[in-house]
Amino acid sequence: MFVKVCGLATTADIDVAAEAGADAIGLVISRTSVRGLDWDRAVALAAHVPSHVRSVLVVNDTAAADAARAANELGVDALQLHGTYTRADFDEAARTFPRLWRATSLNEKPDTRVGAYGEEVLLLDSPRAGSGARWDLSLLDAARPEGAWLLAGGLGPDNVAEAIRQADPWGVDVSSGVESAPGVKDHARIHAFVTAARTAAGRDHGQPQDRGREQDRGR
Ligand SMILES: O=C(O)c1ccccc1NCC(=O)[C@H](O)[C@H](O)COP(=O)(O)O
Repeated sequence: MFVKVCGLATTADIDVAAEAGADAIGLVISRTSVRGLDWDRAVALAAHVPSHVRSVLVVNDTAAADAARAANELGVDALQLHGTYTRADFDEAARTFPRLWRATSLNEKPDTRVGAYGEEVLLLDSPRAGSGARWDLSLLDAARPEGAWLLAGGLGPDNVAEAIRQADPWGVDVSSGVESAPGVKDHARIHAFVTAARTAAGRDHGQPQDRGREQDRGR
């Protein structure tokens, strides 16, 4: 079970996520998010992420080409284009930075094939990213992706196990559910979330490039 903790704001948040065993952390650059980092802080935080943890730049209101340049400059491992980016946006970003993650909501009736836009990971979220809102997981019954897809939206230490049982994702992603206040990460909750996700999954995780092999193994 791949675990990403998103919206980190301090080096201590990164240290705790890494110590807890998170596979990836998200750094948000957004004018509309309480978790939006200014450039200098994003540079400092990206440089602080240990090499065994994937760093993901998350954007929702930056032009794809600009976001790709920013991902290169930050030296992150992946760029999560979150929301209304088109296939053309992905193609444009990929020319500069190919390691793309696509985040969308089933409400948008997206293409749920992992890789449909050239992405290595697909993230299915609530329609309001980073809001802590849950969504109807039964929608997955008609549109469950295969491969490297992350479940997000209103997850937390207390509900992630049940969500994993219902959705059977390749990984999970959390932000609000491990906070004590909007934008303020709660370190004990980060530990509790990673532990709960791993315990529920009862198996080790893969990496995005392993997704074919994961499927071969029947996960
Ligand atoms: O977290 C944000 O504030 C955010 C803002 C704009 C675009 C994306 C954002 N977050 C992306 C994530 O991957 C979140 O972890 C995901 O939306 C789940 O959030 P939550 O429901 O708060 O756990």
